[in-house]
Amino acid sequence: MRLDYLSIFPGYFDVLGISLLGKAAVNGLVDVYAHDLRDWTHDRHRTVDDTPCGGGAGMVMKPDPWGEAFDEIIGTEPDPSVHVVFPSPSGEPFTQSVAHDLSSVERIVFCCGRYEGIDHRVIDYARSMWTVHEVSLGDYVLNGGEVAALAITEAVVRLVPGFMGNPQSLAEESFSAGQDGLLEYPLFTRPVSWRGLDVPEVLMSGHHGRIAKWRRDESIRLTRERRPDLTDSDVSARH
Ligand SMILES: Oc1ccccc1-c1ccno1
Repeated sequence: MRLDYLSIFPGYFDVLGISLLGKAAVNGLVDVYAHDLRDWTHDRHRTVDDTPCGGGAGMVMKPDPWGEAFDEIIGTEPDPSVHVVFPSPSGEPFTQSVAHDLSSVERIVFCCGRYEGIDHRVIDYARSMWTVHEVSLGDYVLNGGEVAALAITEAVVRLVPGFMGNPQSLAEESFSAGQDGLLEYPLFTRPVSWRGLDVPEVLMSGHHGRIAKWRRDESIRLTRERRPDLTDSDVSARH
């Protein structure tokens, strides 16, 4: 998997050389390339923004640098196998399902907007050429797309076959198919008693059936309490 990042702050992506993502890069599972959008400007100030047409506060990212960067980094021919991700507060929700879908693609290009956003024609052009995902991490506002791109990267790359040492652990995580899309149950380890707080007895019983039922019940309880939006009527009935 090749990952490209287009940003006016490419240094954000230096962190991808650390920990598990660094290991994936070393193992050849992912190749990471960060690009400075200003490298595709031609004026002395390396300008990437301008005032919004129609008025309004702030500045908008000009289309020209993006187009020239696309030409050089991706190419000038349409290729639906290239996935271009625009993190955006107005995007569709980024979910574990979207992460799973992206984990099987060969190439992802992250376009990190700043200021008030990117000229919409950049997104429209990208849609005419590649497979585009405008995605939001949640209902809040960041200063730019870089942090969102890092979060999406981690969610996607950890699902790439061969990345996680123990793929079984993926099956038991929140939102995973193995969990029926429910939240993960509470986790415990030794010591059995800690500051007057004990591990639930059932987890020390060695009775696998009871342990499995306790974990399922806890997942259902937590999901109903914290994320009723994840428990549709069918899921509730099944639970
Ligand atoms: O708030 C943003 C600004 C730029 C790019 C992305 C975001 C965002 C907010 C939530 N998810 O993505």
